[in-house]
Amino acid sequence: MSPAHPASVPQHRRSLPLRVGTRGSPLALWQTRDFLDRVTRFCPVLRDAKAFEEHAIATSGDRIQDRKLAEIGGKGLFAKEIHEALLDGRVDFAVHSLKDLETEMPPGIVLACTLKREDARDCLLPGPGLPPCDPVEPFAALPKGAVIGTSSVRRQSQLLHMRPDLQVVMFRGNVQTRMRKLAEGEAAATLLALAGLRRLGLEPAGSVAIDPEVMVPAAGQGIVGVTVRADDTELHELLAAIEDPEARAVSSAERALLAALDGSCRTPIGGHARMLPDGRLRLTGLVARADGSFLLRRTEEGPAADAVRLGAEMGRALRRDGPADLFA
Ligand SMILES: NCc1[nH]cc(CCC(=O)O)c1CC(=O)O
Repeated sequence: MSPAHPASVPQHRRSLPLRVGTRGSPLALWQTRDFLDRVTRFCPVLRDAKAFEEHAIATSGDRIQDRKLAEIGGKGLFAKEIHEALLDGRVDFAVHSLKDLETEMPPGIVLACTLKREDARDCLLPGPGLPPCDPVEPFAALPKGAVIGTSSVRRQSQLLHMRPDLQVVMFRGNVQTRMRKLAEGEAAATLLALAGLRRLGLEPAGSVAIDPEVMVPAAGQGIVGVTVRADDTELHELLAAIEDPEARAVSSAERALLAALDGSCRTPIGGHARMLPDGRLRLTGLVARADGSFLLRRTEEGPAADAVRLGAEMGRALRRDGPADLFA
């Protein structure tokens, strides 16, 4: 695609470097560099090594390691301090894993751009004591009663629904920390987003991607989103130009679903959309009880232009058909 209006990003209109906010984890830094690569490919005037400055920002989600995210307030925790830096003018834009970004941006901040999706699937990683996973029956190799490490209520509920005999223990920390815990035998296996593993070059032998119909991924999983101040039209335009329209469409449906359901951040919620060859969207939504005793899944199709309506309607339908206490 040729640049829409490369002339709209002149170096002389604002002072360089542009400061980009990010979490400090290896995955967040990888995603930030990948994003900056895309920007400079689009806008060669920014190819100068000093055009950008990375600001790694520690978030509450990074600091609090001993409790489930759902208990300490959920999503916004990985973004709060980064939003503050953006609003204070300490950074000019910020790079997020979309699945960690709340569905409603704080006043003054907009999600200006969604980048091409990496694989959205969850991945099952067997620990050193287990044989490689079977791609067709990924969970078959887990012995009865095996301990699985995850802190995601979404992964936990779907796993326990299929295999009520399994036990779940909390696994938090960044991708490397969780893989170390697995190597040290804290659990027989763990579940991680394939996108993070791929980006870090850590896809281990014996691990297997799980079909999104078997384990519905989180809304936005595998997509990177970039935020800017709402009044920064110059950066807003630059970022709109490198947006991936398919990532925008699928994530709009998934995030509208999540927004319509977000009664409690402790509720396990899955949302996954894909673009069909005819350009329509196919959206799967899921709500469940954390212990796996209840699980409700729906799939609908609709025009990509109606992504938000498709997601919002499915969210309302899941809320209507699920037990009332799930959304209390
Ligand atoms: N909540 C942590 C988090 N946020 C984004 C990713 C992976 C990358 C992505 O989904 O885009 C991960 C790790 C994981 O869930 O395994």
